[in-house]
Amino acid sequence: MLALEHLRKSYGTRPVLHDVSLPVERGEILGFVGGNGAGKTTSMRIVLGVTEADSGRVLLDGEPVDDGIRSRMGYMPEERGLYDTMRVEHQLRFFAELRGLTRGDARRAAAYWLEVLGLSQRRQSRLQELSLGNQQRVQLAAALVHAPDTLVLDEPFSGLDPLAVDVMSRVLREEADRGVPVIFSSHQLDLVERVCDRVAVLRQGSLLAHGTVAELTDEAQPRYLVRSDADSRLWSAELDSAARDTLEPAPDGGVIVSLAGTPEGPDHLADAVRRHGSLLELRPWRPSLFEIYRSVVDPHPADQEESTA
Ligand SMILES: Nc1ncnc2c1ncn2[C@@H]1O[C@H](COP(=O)(O)OP(=O)(O)OP(=O)(O)O)[C@@H](O)[C@H]1O
Repeated sequence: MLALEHLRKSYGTRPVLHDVSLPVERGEILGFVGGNGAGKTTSMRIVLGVTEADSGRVLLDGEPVDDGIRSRMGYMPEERGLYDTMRVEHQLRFFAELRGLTRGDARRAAAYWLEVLGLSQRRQSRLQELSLGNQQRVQLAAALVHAPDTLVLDEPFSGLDPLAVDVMSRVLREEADRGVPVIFSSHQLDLVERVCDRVAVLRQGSLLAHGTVAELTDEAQPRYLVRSDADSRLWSAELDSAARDTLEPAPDGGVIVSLAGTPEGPDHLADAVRRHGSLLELRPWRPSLFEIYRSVVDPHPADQEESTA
């Protein structure tokens, strides 16, 4: 397990991480989300030893992460870090040998990842001749070429076309399946929801939430989707006022209503709707990761200095 424990960091007098603790199990993909400036890159840089924490520590399987452990990590830094004029295959072989592979193993590993990531045709191109998305694929190949035992990826999906996203997602899952803890940051919440086992939400340097999407859904607040040809103002007037105040339109039509804090259950809701028209659909409403994110991060939007997400 990769464990970030009580990380604190300030730049000058400005605190940017407040006691961030986060476990990433082996075999798990963790999505790291948060608005611009929330502290995702800083946290990952601390894991990689590029930035030093003021306090706290990072452990892999209980061992403090040192240069030896870091040399077995695969990473994709925000500022990337490949050589623009070096040919793609040469670049991958270079990184593999740097990480301790023999010349033959490095050649085989480079060829393998070029094939998996759809770059075989471009292996003799210089990096700068590739599109940004293909450069991104080379970045991922460079992170993977030495069979790392941990993956730390800063926005690996940004700028990728849909097929590359698919390939990247599959590769991350395969890496997790061989026991690698995978942590990546992203602003693409639909993708995070699809790819990740767990999600961590950071806001202004504090961890606000961590868990599976199902765990982050507030189970104590049962919400229901109602589709009906009846006017929602009529049937909602028959509900407890606490429920009436929660009515909101569902993204694909219908109305979402919460019965939390009311003595009413779904049967009462169904009866109220039917008294005014046909009930077409009534089912528990599971929010998307975006909605969960918004409800976690948005309560104090005015406080967010840099967030745009
Ligand atoms: N080298 C630095 N010197 C001073 N402040 C910094 C430095 N690096 C980061 N910061 C500040 O630390 C805070 C966290 O930045 P960080 O890059 O970790 O956020 P992030 O969550 O990765 O954001 P984004 O989604 O925009 O990439 C920001 O307020 C940023 O301005």
